[in-house]
Amino acid sequence: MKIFKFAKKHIIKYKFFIFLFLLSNIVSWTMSILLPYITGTYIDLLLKFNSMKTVGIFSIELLAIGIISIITSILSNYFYIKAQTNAMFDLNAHILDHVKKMPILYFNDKDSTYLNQRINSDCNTITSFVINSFPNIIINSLTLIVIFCVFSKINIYLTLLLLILIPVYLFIYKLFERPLYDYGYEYKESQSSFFSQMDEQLYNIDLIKLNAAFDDSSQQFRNSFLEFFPSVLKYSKISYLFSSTDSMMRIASQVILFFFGGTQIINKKLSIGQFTIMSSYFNMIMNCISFFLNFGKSYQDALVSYNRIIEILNNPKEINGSRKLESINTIELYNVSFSYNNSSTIIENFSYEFNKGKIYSIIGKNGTGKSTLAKLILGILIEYYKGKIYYNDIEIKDLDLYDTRKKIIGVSEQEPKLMSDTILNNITYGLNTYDYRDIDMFLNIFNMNIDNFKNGINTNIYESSNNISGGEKLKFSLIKTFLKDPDVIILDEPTSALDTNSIDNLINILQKIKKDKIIIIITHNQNILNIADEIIDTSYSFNSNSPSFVK
Ligand SMILES: Nc1ncnc2c1ncn2[C@@H]1O[C@H](COP(=O)(O)OP(=O)(O)OP(=O)(O)O)[C@@H](O)[C@H]1O
Repeated sequence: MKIFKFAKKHIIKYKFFIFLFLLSNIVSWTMSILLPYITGTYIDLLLKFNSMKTVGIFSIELLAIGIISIITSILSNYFYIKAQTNAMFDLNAHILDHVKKMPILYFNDKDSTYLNQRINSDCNTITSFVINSFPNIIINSLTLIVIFCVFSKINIYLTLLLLILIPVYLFIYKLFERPLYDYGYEYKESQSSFFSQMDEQLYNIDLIKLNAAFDDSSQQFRNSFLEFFPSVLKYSKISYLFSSTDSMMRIASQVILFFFGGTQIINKKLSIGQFTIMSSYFNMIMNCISFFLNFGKSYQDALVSYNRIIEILNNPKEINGSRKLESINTIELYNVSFSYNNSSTIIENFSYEFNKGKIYSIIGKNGTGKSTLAKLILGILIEYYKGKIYYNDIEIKDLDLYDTRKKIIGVSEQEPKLMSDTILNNITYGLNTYDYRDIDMFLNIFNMNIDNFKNGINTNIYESSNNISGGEKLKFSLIKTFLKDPDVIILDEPTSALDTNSIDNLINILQKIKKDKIIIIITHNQNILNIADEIIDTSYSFNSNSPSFVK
């Protein structure tokens, strides 16, 4: 089965806990299978001998069975949680590792909450299905075999009657198989979208408050619920119909058992004790058959999740070569053309060379491709451009760009993002080593009094938090870039939220370090433009054959 094969790698690591889970289930199962037999025998012996000794022995047996059952079910639960939670995390991490390396434009029309919810819920369904299936199939099959053996010893006609139920149940399952899958898929998809809408309600709290858009936001939430609700109804209806059919089958079978069983007792072919044993075992058999029927439903559920995961994993990872670089002296773009998703061309036949020791400024009207140029240089859009991009005469498609970006390129984005972590961990994010003295130095250079934060540098901050200003966010991003001390520095609008004194300090740093670096700055700030060695104007350079630099 493909689901088992797929999940095996992540689940097998926890085989010890799965084995203990199975073992405790088998012990608990043995107790439950013994109980009806002991009860039936007790009734017959009591009717026959009427002795207190029998009462004492059976009471002790019952107590022992009860205690063992409770202990094993606690243990079974504990081992299950250990195995399932770990396996689920493992699978989740594996999928996320893949997703993080998929080409950037995949995320254009994907909402991160939707994706996360989808991956998380599918990993949960798959791992619990696989881990539960294994012991459950064993135990329910054993139950069927053991009980059929006991039944055939007691009364062969009732046994045959029960055997007829199996094909009837199979027929019912076949009838529901397709709708369960289809409605299950639809339900999971709309659930993921609904949660993404729900997340937006508080994620954009600033936007809602500033525009007093409470009604609009509530209406949006209501609309998304109205889209989600029909799929909940459809899926619940089919699930309910499925389980109702199961209940009807149970009642019909019970009536048959009572009718024939009663007749057999009247005809003295069955004792009351034997009938009690058969009746309890009969319930267990119905539970088993119902398990196999529901196993079909769980399988369809797991299949939906499996297919949704495979759909994600079928997206190939982005290109990342193997050659490693120790330093970057030149970056060359040769005849580079680029457009987003085949829409209008943003960059056409653009050639340019960036050299160590110089500061380059990129200017141009909004939307003319300044940030896009930076992303092309960084290799973020590696799948999509035409032409060639070289670092030190090596085409970037041959380079291990993850390694290169990690070690020798530093970027400060136009709208820097924060990790939900401390200030310290945010400004050292992705760095292998750093010196506390450098952190202090840069905090001073950018006039940041870290003591203003509740817990200083260990204060927790996060993307939507209100305890940090736009300028502070930008400064953390700049400090992170300078701490790395990379060969290539790319700053996208670094002055947009900085005070004049901080801009002057930034200019001083840039001039001080430029000798050993390629510095590319997207900006319209005149003071920065004054220190630039070359200026690229994207309003002219990208869509015509006019000279590509101004200064
Ligand atoms: N991920 C994307 N998918 C599709 N189109 C995009 C994407 N990112 C940017 N664009 C479009 O590409 C064009 C260039 O965008 P880019 O961000 O490079 O411009 P910019 O010059 O940096 O703009 P600004 O001065 O406003 O920051 C814009 O029209 C923008 O809408």
